[in-house]
Amino acid sequence: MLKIKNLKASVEGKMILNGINLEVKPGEVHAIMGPNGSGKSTLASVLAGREDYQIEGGEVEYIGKDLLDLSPEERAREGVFLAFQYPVEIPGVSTTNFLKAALNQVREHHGKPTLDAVSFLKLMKEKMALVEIDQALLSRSLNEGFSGGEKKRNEIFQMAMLEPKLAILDETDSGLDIDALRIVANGVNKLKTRDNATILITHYQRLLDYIVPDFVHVLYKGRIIKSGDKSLALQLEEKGYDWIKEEADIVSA
Ligand SMILES: Nc1ncnc2c1ncn2[C@@H]1O[C@H](COP(=O)(O)OP(=O)(O)OP(=O)(O)O)[C@@H](O)[C@H]1O
Repeated sequence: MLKIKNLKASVEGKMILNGINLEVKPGEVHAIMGPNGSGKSTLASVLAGREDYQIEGGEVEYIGKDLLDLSPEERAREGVFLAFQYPVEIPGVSTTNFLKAALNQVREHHGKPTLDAVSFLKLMKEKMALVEIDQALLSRSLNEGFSGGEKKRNEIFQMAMLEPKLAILDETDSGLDIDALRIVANGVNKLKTRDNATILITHYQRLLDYIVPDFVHVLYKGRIIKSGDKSLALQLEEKGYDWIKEEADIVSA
């Protein structure tokens, strides 16, 4: 589904990604961990097509297409979904209207008829139950005045509505209380199919108790310096990052 080869990217002249290699197959969940400032959110933003980042080299193939050649809108229509670390507020646009527009654009792009109001509401009800989101939130302006946890839950609700092929969740667990964490994780698990994939950026192995990853990668100084299975996250929880950083620094020296 996704093949990233030697991806390099900078922002404001500063190199952030220094050669990322990663392959994600349908049905897989990949967790990306790493110290603060190592480039995790930058990787997510570059994949989603955020324009402040400059691609300095490498390739990204997504479902057989050159992802870097597609606009952010085209990427979204092709099923790339980014749940933001800091979800943006859009005053004056209700979550419901925002989602109706987004969903119908995706459907049109794939040659499907747009949903009428009744079918849209039925779908919304079904997906609301999945992430146990309060209906009152959905008639409010998107994310405006939402608590941190409500914003994160709303991101997963949007994901449930749009059913992306590749979901990138950037620290979706931050700011969630214990119950919300479980609800959000259950939502993500229920949305998993053999045809879609998830990249999960997180600092805490706790989330990975709920959403079990097939692979865990450690990003440091813009490179993946170690990959493993879920046990790697447990090791990190126990030992921190210093041992891996030392290994990586010796190799690069
Ligand atoms: N728009 C920007 N302008 C300047 N520097 C930036 C910008 N975006 C990212 N950076 C820098 O790039 C580096 C990587 O940031 P990024 O947010 O990708 O790290 P991260 O691994 O997600 O960190 P955290 O775990 O703290 O969320 C940081 O040093 C950050 O300050």
